[in-house]
Parts: sequence; C-alpha cells; structure tokens
Amino acid sequence: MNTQPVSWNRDLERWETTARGRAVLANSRLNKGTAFTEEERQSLGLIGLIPPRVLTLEQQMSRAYSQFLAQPSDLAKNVNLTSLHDRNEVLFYRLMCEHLDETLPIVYTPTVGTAIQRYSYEYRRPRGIYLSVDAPKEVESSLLASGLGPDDVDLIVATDGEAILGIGDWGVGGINISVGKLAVYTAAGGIDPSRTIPVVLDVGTNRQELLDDPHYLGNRHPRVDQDTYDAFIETYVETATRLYPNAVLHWEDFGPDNARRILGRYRNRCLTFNDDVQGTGAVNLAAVLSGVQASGTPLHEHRVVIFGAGTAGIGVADQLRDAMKSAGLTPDEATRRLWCVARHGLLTQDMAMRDFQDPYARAADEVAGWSRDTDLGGISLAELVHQVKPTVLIGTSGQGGAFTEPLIREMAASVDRPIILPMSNPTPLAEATPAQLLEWTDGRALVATGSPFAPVTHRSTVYQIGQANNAFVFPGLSLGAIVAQATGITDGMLTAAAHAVAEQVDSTAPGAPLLPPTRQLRQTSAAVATAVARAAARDGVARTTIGDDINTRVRAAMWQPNYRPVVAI
Ligand SMILES: NC(=O)C1=CN([C@@H]2O[C@H](COP(=O)(O)OP(=O)(O)OC[C@H]3O[C@@H](n4cnc5c(N)ncnc54)[C@H](O)[C@@H]3O)[C@@H](O)[C@H]2O)C=CC1
Ligand SMILES: CC(=O)C(=O)O
Ligand SMILES: [Mg+2]
Repeated sequence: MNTQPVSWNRDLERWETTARGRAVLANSRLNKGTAFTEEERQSLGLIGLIPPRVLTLEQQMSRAYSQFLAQPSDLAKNVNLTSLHDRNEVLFYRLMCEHLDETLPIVYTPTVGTAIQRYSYEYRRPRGIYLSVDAPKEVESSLLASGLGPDDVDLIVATDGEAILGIGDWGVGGINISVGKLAVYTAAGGIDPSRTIPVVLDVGTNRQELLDDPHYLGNRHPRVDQDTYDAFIETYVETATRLYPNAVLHWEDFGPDNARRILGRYRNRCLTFNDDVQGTGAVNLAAVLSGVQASGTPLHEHRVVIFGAGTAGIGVADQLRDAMKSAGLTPDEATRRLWCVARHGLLTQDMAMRDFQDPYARAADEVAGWSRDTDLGGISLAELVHQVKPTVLIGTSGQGGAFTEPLIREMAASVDRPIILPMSNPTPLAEATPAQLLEWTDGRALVATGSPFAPVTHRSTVYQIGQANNAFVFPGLSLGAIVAQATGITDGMLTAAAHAVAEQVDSTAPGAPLLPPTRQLRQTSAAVATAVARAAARDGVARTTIGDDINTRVRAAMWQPNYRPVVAI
C-alpha cells in the first residue's frame, strides 16, 4: 500500500509527489520503470537509476508476459505476478487485462488457494491492512495507515480467513483472497485500485498445522469466542463506515454462521454484501437462466437439487426461490422446487440444522417412504436423485468428485438437457469435471463450473465451459453501486446483476457456454454495473439520478491500466 508523499490530482489527472530517486521507483503506484519519460526522469531524480532506453507500456508488457510464461509452475506464476504488482501497478493490470484467460486462474481461483496455503512461506511483502482481534484499539490507526482519506475509498474487501474457497481455515493467509478479489475488481470491473483496501480480520485460526508452524505469520491462537468476535466485527464496521462513509464493504470467505449473522446485522445498516452468499446466488441464477433458455423448459417447472447447503448453497437457493416467485409461483411452491443437501443428507424437518437452512427443510411425511442411509444419518444424494428426478443439480459442497457416474447417468435418464453446475473451488474440489459430465450424458448436459476448465470435445462438438463464479457478478455489482452512489445493496440489484450476466450469452447454439467468456469480463461487468445502477434507482437507494446515459457513465468511471503523468512538486 502506497501512502504519502504522493497525491492524485483529480482535476489535472496526474500524480504529484515530493518523492525523488529510488523512493519513486519503490512506489508501485507511481513507478513506470523503463517507461518514465525523459522529462520525468529529470524532474524525479531518476537519471542513472534506470537503463537509458525509454520503453512503451506495450513493450514492457511483452517482456513481463514472457517472464510470466517462463515460470515453472502456477504458484511460481502467482509469485511472479505478485512481485510485478508490488513493483508496477499499471503494468500488472495491463498484463492482467490483456491476458485475462491466463492470468485470472493464477491471481484468483484455483491458484490463489495454493498461495493462501503457502502464505507464510512465500511471503515477500505485506499488502493490505492486517487487523488483529488482540488489538481492537488499533483498528482505526491501522485503517488510517492506508493513507486514504474519507473521500478516497470506494471499496473494502475483508475476510476472516475461516472458509477460504472450499479449503477451509487458513488464518492470516486469507489476506490473499481479499487481494485476489480486488485484483479481479480492477481488471474486470475497472475499480480504481488506489481507492480500495484489502483487509484480513485476524481472529486466530483453528488449523493446528498453522498454530504449530514456526513460520506462521498470523495470531497463534485458536479463533476467539463469539462475543469477542462479534465485538471485533462491530469495531471494524463502525470504524470503516465512519472513516470511509462511501465505501462498499465486501465480506469474503467467512464461515457459514458468521457470514449469515454479519450479513443480517449490517445489510440494512450500511452499503454491504456478502459475496459468497449473494454474489454466488446471482451468478448461479445467471447460469440457471442460461440453462433454462437452452433447455426450453420454463424456470418454474424445474426441480433443483443443491448439494452443499452452506454459505454459498443457501445463497443460491434464496435467489432461485425468489426468481421462481417472480415467475409466478407462490413462496411455498417456489421453496418446494428446491431440495438442499447438507453433510447428513437432504435437509428434513426432523434434523438439527442452521437457522438459514430451515426454510428449505422437507416435511418428514413427504420423504417417509424414501430409503435412508444409516452411515450418513439421512437421505443420500443418490436417493434424492432417484426420487425427485431433478432437472438442475448444483454443487456447493467442496466435495471433489461427489457427482458420480451412476448418479449423473440416473439424472440424465429422465431429463433431456440436465443443467449441472459443479461450483466448488478450487479445481480439485469440483463435484465433477465437464468432460465427465458430457461423457456420462452423451453431450446433453448443460455445464458450468466454479473454477476454469478448458473446452471439451465430445463426438466432434466443442463445448465451451462457462465459469459459474461470483467474479462475473461482484465487480459489476460494486461498480454499479459506486456509480449510483447507493446507500445499500438490495435484492433487486442482485437480480438485475444475474439477468445482465445471462443476457451476455446465447446458450442455445450447440456447445455454447452458459456464461460469457472470461476474456469479455470487462464488458460483462459494465453491463452488470449498468443494470445494478438502474435497479438501485428503482429500489430508491441511489443518491444520484440514473438516466439514459448510465452505460456511458459506467464506462467512463472504469479505471484503465494506462500510465498517468507523474509530476515532481
Ligand atoms: N463458484 C462460486 O462462485 C463459488 C463457489 N463456492 C464454493 O462452494 C463450496 C462451499 O463453500 P461455502 O458455501 O463457503 O462452504 P460452507 O462450509 O458454508 O458450505 C459447505 C456445505 O457443504 C456441506 N457438505 C460438506 N460435506 C458434504 C457432504 N459430504 N455431503 C453433503 N454436503 C456436504 C456442508 O454441510 C455445508 O452445508 C466451496 O468449494 C467454495 O469454493 C463458494 C462461493 C462462490
Ligand atoms: C469464488 C468464491 O468466492 C469461493 O469459492 O469462495
Ligand atoms: Mg468466496
């Protein structure tokens, strides 16, 4: 994080700095390396500190791209891009934007998961703000250490590291999910990186391996009790909203109980959303709407099984239920089209469960004649597929390979175009691979996955695999909220985001994906932001007028990875 002695002059659109010489080169926001002009080199005291030839950003990118490609592994590529990010922010984002297909899986899922697991070993430099539950009085000074003032922050992404992707509790290493999400925000959504803050809320870790590891960089104690936790979250929200009154607060990868409790507590109090609950719900709805288009069966006639009834799974259920209500079903009819499966099988009313799962529990008499798996302690996914004959199967369980061949073959026996979405991340945790699903359904499955997969050729048709990942929603969601100067994130804004994503694809052609391609993420995010800003106005939360020019305003608000003048003052 770069602070003074640098400031952005909004009127003249240039950086102004009192720094000179190596201090300029050490500041990733100012640094242009070999692209500093002769005049900048003179005025900033850089003569002799960099080789004499002046390169263009494109020439630098070509070199940086070769260096990226030369790395021996994905983790090495992640370290390579992190170090570029630390050296030269504009070049990092230009490379990301130009090669999004290749860089997104490195900066984001799946490789970000490995980088988080290896955090205390691969650590080179800090990035973001580390807030410790053991020092709640320092929350304010730590946030202020970002060097940003009340009008300077659009967005803060925070995690407590408890439920990183599907790989669980990684403590302080979770900072890399906040950093990774923000990189996607900038590359895909054009959020100005200088106006964002990645945060980790270090409340301890319950992973013994980390507590025992002498290299571990976080607080070396177990996660704190709920009262201490809630008080710390309150300190964070109170401080962040007071210091940065216009910022969106994005919550990422919290455990299911905390995720839901925090969202319930703050969603009507400030401009905030939980990405795993709401962003995932919206991208899933987009994928299902695309699948519905290709299947030709209207949404409200589908039967949906959600395998993994946690943070993401119930977020997915909530938005599907609301969409079915909008399609004409009563709340009860809509809810009854969704079957949710947790660790002990189908959610039924005779089981102990979490509050937020409760609305989806099936009555005991409804499943009275179904076979129960004694080892599991309930009704298995296989039995559910047998009984319900679902038309849509969604995986948010973090259980790699859970969608087995017999299960998928049984599903496909009773439905022409099964919609199957293994959404778990990272890649090894996908409930099935697209190649398997297309093989077992003889090319009939409509598939999208949480992590990226290469196209699959089956009987000479090439199937493009869309990425059902909240990355297709959160950049545009926050951008739309920022442009609209929204005071909150409403359900209407999420639904608008889902429809905007679905409208970006025609899923009816043979082999067409259910979601737009990653390389078009910037256009998709602009479309999402436009729809979200309009929805904010409809829902009465926009503080600015949203007119016919909103798409132009959204595009104009998107930060571009170009060098700006750096002026010595
Ligand atoms: N594609 C996307 O955009 C997103 C994908 N995800 C993925 O979804 C997965 C789950 O994440 P969260 O919801 O945050 O975790 P979570 O822990 O809140 O939920 C997991 C759920 O799966 C259930 N489960 C675990 N083992 C099971 C088993 N053997 N059988 C049936 N159910 C089982 C658990 O009971 C729990 O309800 C992760 O892999 C994550 O990467 C999460 C958010 C977004
Ligand atoms: C994509 C995402 O947010 C997750 O897997 O947790
Ligand atoms: Mg997540």
